[in-house]
Amino acid sequence: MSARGTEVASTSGRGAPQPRRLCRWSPPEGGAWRQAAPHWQQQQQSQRRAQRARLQAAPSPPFFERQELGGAGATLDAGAGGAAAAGGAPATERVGVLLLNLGGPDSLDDVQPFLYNLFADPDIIRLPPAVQFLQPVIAQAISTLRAPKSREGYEAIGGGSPLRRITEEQADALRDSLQRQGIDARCYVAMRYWFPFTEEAIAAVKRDGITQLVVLPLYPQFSVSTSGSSLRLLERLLKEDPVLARVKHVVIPSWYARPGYVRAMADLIQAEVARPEVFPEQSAAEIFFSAHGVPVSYIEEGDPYKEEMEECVALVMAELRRRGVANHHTLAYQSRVGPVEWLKPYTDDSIRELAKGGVRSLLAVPISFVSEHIETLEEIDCEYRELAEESGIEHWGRVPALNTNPTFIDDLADAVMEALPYVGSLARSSGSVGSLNSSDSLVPLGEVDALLETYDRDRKVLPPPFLVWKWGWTRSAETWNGRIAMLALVCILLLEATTGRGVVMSLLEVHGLVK
Ligand SMILES: C=CC1=C(C)c2cc3[nH]c(cc4nc(cc5[nH]c(cc1n2)c(C)c5CCC(=O)O)C(CCC(=O)O)=C4C)c(C)c3C=C
Ligand SMILES: [Fe+2]
Repeated sequence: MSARGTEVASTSGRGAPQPRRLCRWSPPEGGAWRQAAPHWQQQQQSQRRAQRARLQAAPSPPFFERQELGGAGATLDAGAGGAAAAGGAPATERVGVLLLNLGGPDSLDDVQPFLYNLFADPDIIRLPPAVQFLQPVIAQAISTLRAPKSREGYEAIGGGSPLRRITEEQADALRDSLQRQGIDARCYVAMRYWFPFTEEAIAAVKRDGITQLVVLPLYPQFSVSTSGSSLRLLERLLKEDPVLARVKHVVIPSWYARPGYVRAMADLIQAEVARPEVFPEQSAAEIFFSAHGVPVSYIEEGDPYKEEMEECVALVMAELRRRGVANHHTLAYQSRVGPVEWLKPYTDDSIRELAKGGVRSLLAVPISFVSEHIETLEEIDCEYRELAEESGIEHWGRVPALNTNPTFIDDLADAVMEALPYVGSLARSSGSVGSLNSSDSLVPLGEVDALLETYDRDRKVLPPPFLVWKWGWTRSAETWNGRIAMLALVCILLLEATTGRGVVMSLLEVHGLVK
C-alpha cells in the first residue's frame, strides 16, 4: 500500500462516511456487533497460526511435470507423476474442475431470495451460538428490508447479475485452454447463493463419473466469507454421498500470487492508465485498488484475506514498476454491510481524502473479484464515480474485470494442471495438507476437510439448504417461508419488548429500525 493509502483511514470526510447505496446501516464508532476477540478466541487464533505454519512447513509433494500427462478424450492418463502423487490412482481418470463462485440474481424477482440465501449463511452473518437458531428469521428480515434498494442496483445494470453468464464463459474458456494443453476436463460452475447451485454442480460431477476433482474458487484471495463458505458446503455434500465421498479432490484455495494473474492485472492497469483521452497526464493518475471488504472480526479470527490482498496489490505494483509504471497507489475496501467495523480504509473515505489531498486523476481497479458484477458496474462505475466527481476528481477511469482474459484463463489452466498430481494425495501423504509452493499463496493447497479445519474450524453448522434446494424455491415456498419467518420475528420482538433487550432488538436498534 502506498504511504498515501495508509493515511486515508479517517472516517471524517465531508458528508456521511458510508457509500450511499450499499451501506444504509452505518457502523457505530468502534461498532460492537461482535465484541473484540476474547481471550479464548485469541488463543484459538494463535493455535490456528501455528497450525498454518506447520501446514506450510510440511514437505511438498514432488513437482508436477506436464509431459507426464497424456491423452485427449474423456479420460486422463494419470501417468507416472500423477499416479505416484495420487498414491496409486488407477491409470485412467475422469477429470473435473469445480469453479466456486458467489452467484447473483438472474432477474429482479430473484433478488430477495438470493439475499436470503446470502444472509442465511453463517459465514456471512455470524451470530453467537446461543442465537444461531434465529439465523433464518434474521435472514428473512434483512433480505426483505434490503431487497428494494438492492433491486434498484440490479435494475441499473440491466435487471440482473451478469455473474452466471461470465462464470460460464470462464468455465468454457478454461476447458478449452486445458484441452489445448492435452487435458480433457469437464468444468462445472458451482454458485453459493444462486443458480447453478453447488448442489446442482456436484450432482453433475457425480452423473459424469468424475474421479479426480480440482476445486478452484474464483476468488483470487481466500476469505472464510467466500471460498471458506463454499468449501464448507462442499464438504457436507461430498460427505453426504458415498459415491461423491470416493471422488478424489484437491483445492486451490487462493492464487493471487500466480504470475499469469499478476501479469494479466498489470496488463489491464497499464493499458487503462495509458489512455490519453482518459488521463491526459498518465503519471498523475492514482492507481486505486478497491477490494470487497470483510468485517474486521474475521481478520482477528485468522482470515488471511487482508494479508493476501495486501500481498496481491504489492505484487501487481511490483510488476507495474518493472514495466516503468511508477504511479502512486492506494488500497481501500468497499461494499460494507451491517453494523460492524469492516476493513479500512473504506473506499468512499479514501476517494474523499485523496481528492482533498490534491489528487485529480483516479484509476479504479477492482481487485477481489474476476468478473464484472453489481459492485463493479453499479457501485464503482456509478456511485464511486459520482462521489469522485463531487469530491473534485477530474479524470476517472476503471480497469475492466478479467472475465475471459486469455492470460488469466491460461494461468488458471496452469494452476489446475499443477494441482492435478496432488488430487487425493495431500491429506494422506503427510497426515495434513501439503504446500505446492508456499510462496504462491498464504493458504496452502489442500483438501476441503483440512482447509476448513485450519480456517473455519468453529462454524461447522450450515443453515438447512432445503429452503432453496430440496424443496425448490417456488413462489409459494417463498411466500410461506416469509410469512412464517415474519410471524416468528414478531413473536420474538414482542417477547423481547416485554422482557427487556435481546439480540434482534439490539440489531434493529443499531439499524435505526426501532428506537
Ligand atoms: C471477494 C469478494 C467478496 C467478499 C469477501 C464478500 C463478502 C461479503 N459480502 C457481503 C454481503 C453482500 N455481498 C453481495 C454481493 C456480492 N458480494 C461479492 C463478493 C464478495 N463478498 C460479489 C461478487 C457480489 C455480487 C454478486 C452479483 O450479483 O453480481 C450482496 C448483494 C448485493 C447487494 O445487495 O448490494 C451482499 C448483501 C458480506 C456481508 C460479506 C462478508 C461478511
Ligand atoms: Fe459480498
